[in-house]
Amino acid sequence: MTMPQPKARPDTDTGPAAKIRLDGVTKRFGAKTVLDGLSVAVGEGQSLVIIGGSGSGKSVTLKCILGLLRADAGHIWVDGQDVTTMSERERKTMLKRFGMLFQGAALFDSLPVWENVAFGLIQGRGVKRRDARDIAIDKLARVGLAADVGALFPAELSGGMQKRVGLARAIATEPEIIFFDEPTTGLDPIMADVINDLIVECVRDLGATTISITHDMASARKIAHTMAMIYHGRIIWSGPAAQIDQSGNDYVDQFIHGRAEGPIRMEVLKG
Ligand SMILES: Nc1ncnc2c1ncn2[C@@H]1O[C@H](COP(=O)(O)OP(=O)(O)OP(=O)(O)O)[C@@H](O)[C@H]1O
Repeated sequence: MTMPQPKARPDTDTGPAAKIRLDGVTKRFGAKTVLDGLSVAVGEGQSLVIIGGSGSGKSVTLKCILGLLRADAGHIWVDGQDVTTMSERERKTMLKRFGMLFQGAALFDSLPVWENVAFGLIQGRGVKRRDARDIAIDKLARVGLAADVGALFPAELSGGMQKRVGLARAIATEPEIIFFDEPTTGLDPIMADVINDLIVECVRDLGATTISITHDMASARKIAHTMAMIYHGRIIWSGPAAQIDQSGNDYVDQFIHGRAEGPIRMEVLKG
């Protein structure tokens, strides 16, 4: 199969296969600059984890890529197509290639589990309900849930099961790109590790490109090929996940070890 050639390709430092690239992205809310010339890239089939403190702009970064927020400056390339200049119609088409696992799973309470999983297939792809149901049951099995779970409602599930359902939904349309927003928040460490393993397996099976945001370093270490740390609206370190312990950056060191003492504390006290 020949891959479609991107319309335009900015210079890259991670090679020509960058699937998503942010270049000097700035986002302000009133007088507050949240993203301040942020640049980062993720290669095709790679998993990027963005780490950073609360309020550092991780969610805003994802929302800018999805076009839910409009960047004030800079460019965001998805397969060489610039999201910042896309029409609404082009953006909607682009989003069909994305899957998302939201914080807290964000399931529709009024729909049975199978319909939650099948939602994007029925609404987005026009798949017939019966076929969509079969696919949903298949995806539930992929994340270790039996077919009869499909008939239950989200409120009847534990937090860990809800995350599995959220993951089944994220992979249901077999997307090229998946975003994981705090995938392990609220889970006990063992269930978190089960979810991390499932994420790694499902993403590998699909060959998807992923961006995840998390505070959970155990999760980041498990799912990332590359990591990037955001601080004051910029990426202050990025590199292979295996090298994060040798970043040589005091801010990164403090964050990954969760130390109260260090340069970040000084900023917190000042703020
Ligand atoms: N729509 C908005 N309007 C105004 N300010 C916003 C908006 N969205 C985000 N912000 C601000 O931008 C900053 C970054 O928020 P963001 O949600 O990206 O942080 P985060 O790194 O994801 O934090 P956390 O880890 O706590 O979820 C915060 O100060 C937040 O208040």
